[in-house]
Amino acid sequence: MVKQLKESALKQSPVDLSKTLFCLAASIVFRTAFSQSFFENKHINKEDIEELMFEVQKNMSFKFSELFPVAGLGWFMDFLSGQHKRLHNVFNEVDTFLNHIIDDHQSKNPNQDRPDIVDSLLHMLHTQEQDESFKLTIDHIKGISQDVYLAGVDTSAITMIWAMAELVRNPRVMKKVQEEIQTCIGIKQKERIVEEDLDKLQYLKLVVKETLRLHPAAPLLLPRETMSQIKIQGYDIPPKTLLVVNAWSIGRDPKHWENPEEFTPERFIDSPVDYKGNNFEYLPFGAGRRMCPGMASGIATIELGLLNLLYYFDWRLPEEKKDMDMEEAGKKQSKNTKMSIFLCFLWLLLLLLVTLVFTQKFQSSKLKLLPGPQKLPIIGNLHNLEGLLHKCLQKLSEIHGPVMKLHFGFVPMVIVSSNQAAEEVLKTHDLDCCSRPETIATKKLSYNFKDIGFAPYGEEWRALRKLAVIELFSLKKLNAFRYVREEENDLLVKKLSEASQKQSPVNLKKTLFTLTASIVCRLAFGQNLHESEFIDEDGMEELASRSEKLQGKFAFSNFFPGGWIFDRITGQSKSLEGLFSELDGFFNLVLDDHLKPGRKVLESPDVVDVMIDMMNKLGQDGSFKLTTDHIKGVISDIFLAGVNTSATTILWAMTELIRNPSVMKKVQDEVRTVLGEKREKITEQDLNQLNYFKLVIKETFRLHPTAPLLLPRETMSPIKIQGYDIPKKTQIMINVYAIARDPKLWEYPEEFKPERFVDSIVDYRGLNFELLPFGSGRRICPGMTMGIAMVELGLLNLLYFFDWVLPKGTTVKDIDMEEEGAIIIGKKVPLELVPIRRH
Ligand code: HEM
Repeated sequence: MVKQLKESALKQSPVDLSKTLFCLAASIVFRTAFSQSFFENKHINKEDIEELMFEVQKNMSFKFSELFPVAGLGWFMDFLSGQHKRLHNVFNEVDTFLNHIIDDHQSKNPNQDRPDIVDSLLHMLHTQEQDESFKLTIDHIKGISQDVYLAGVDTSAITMIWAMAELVRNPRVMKKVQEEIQTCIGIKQKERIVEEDLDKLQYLKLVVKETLRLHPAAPLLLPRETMSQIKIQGYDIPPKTLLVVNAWSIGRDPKHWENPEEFTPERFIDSPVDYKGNNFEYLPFGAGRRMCPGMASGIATIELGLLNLLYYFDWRLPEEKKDMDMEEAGKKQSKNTKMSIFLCFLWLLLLLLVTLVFTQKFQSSKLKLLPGPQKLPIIGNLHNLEGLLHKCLQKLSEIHGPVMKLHFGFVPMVIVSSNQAAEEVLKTHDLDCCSRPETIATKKLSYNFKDIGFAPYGEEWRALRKLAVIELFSLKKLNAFRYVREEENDLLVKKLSEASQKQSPVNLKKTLFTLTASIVCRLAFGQNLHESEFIDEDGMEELASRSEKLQGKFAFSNFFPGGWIFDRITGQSKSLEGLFSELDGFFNLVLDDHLKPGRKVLESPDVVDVMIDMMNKLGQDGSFKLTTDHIKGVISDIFLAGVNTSATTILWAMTELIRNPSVMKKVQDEVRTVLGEKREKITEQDLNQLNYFKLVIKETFRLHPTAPLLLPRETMSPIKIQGYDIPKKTQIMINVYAIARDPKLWEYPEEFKPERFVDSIVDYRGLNFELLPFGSGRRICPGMTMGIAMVELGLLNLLYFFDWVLPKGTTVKDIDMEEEGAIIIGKKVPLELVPIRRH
């Protein structure tokens, strides 16, 4: 190097010191590692080697595939940016070069006196024991050779370049270090500098130290990866986390270094701080197990290189250059990195857009989205819902189809209005649609879903429903309470006979409510409504109608996030609390009465007796445990679902019959013919032979299903209805009212014509999806047989014993058919008729 520089000095031409020092370091490493002259090596192109090393380093640093290991994105970016190709090329070049080196070494005898690194490694390879656990291979030799050459050349060259740059920028230091050299080695030029000369050069060593502080060749060391969970400064760092130590910024930290940006080798005078990995404010070679093993060799190369440069030559900038550009090459790289990251995000964005467009296309082609009226922000389709819900939804379905979606505020609701779609929900996907949505009112009134009607699908609901079907709603139970129904009907006939004598109009709504409420109260609570000390007929009716209204009433909290605030303001929450405590008070009285010591359980125990008995038995073996809340939940169901539904059905039947005198005549003729004249009493046995009468009831259920939208269901998994995709947790309403009036299924659907069922197999027990007054599937009304029994016997008594006329001054045209209600839809205007006792 000195020889070459002397030639340039003679010509006074500027020297590219970077290149010169790179060649110096490369020559030293080539000779110590491979015993090959860097300048005369026939396997490498000297001009290209620096480029090649830069490529190798670049390939070792930043790769998208490592930073973006998502869905092959990084791999693809590397592929696009040519990184894969470059890596492949660089590997091939390096591998070819190392193969040549190893071939050369294997083809001749090693230098016994001065074996190079490859000689030593090949010797180890050939002499290693067969059973050695670690096996050295040719690939190991290539790997180590590459380490030496990659880590040894550039690092030393770069440090020398920075040292020279700082010295030229700091003439005072340059002067001082050169004076030291001259003093120690002598003014008379030595032919050759040797490493022993370094021993006396203290200030030169401080210059190297200061250079390594300001310009560590590997500013971020080499990244480490944690192998287990560790804590750093109290922060938890999981295993397999990349750790980067910024030796560059630590070496410039003003907390440790005075005027850290200045090149002041004197700072190390009398300082114990060294670069050997023991002082963590100064880590140019790293520290610990992974510290640079070539440190001594690197320092030797740097110190000797610098000494030569400073001993033989003075240095100045070329004429035209005023300032030294101290920009780091790494900065250039960092700009590239930023650009690459920017490109990567651009790519991600593009990918996202393409995915979105693709998904939308895919969805619209694959997913069949539900039709429905245009929704508005926040309120959804609430503005489309005017009047009674089932009627309004019927009209909307005529426009948007039998399966449509509406938004009740924030809650999507699927409305089904055809028998085929209803069959898919209630039969094909019965289990998927077997849950119920939770609302504030149903939660409260069902004792936190400890009931049958409103509990979401689950083990508890299944156990309770099974128990109820077997123990409370079975045929045996139905027959056991037949006497109650018959006795209560006799009482009804007695009361109506009295009204008949007076020829005064009767409010049939009230009368029928009393009938069904008395039956339900006796068989469910063991309470005779006419004698009860807890509740009277009026109190009962009032409580039932308030409960039903509140359950079906629009509550903000069910459809809007934070809607409870509005429910508070509107008083809805207060009404619910008030109603609940009234109902709970009533149920508590009933329970206490049943739990009284010494209470005599009748031959036919009521629902509460049966459930208390089960409460004491169940759960002891770890099975489903019945609690008093379950008992209250079930009696609340029976009270709310059993009373109004049956009374309303009889009332609608009477309304239609009075509006349709020919049907009234026909049915009464049948009843009286079959039962015979002048019977004192009728029983359920008498119902068996009445065909037309049963058609009248069927037609009533068709035109006036008491729960026209059933009870809402909620999907438990994604389903397809009529080809439309319905996601999990969507509420579904089946508009059985609309289906039962669908002109495609029924001729003259608005007319009351029981004859339509003559010779028809269509029934209302959940198997024919065009007629579903009790619903269908797993959630079908469990009280159906009891309900039908109450309706049939009640109507039969009215028709057998009495003729019915409108109050004086009114005609059929005056009968108001308007409906009202929330879940159970009844007749708004009471039906007043005058009973005329036949015998
Ligand atoms: C004419 C009389 C009745 C009619 C029209 C009727 C109608 C209905 C309807 C439409 C459902 C909803 C079915 C579904 O969502 O698919 C239902 C459920 C229910 N009904 Fe009835 N019902 C009547 C009488 C009764 C009686 C007398 C009781 C009890 C004594 C009762 C107890 C229940 C219960 C507990 C449920 C909830 C079932 C569940 O979710 O699993 N119903 N009823």
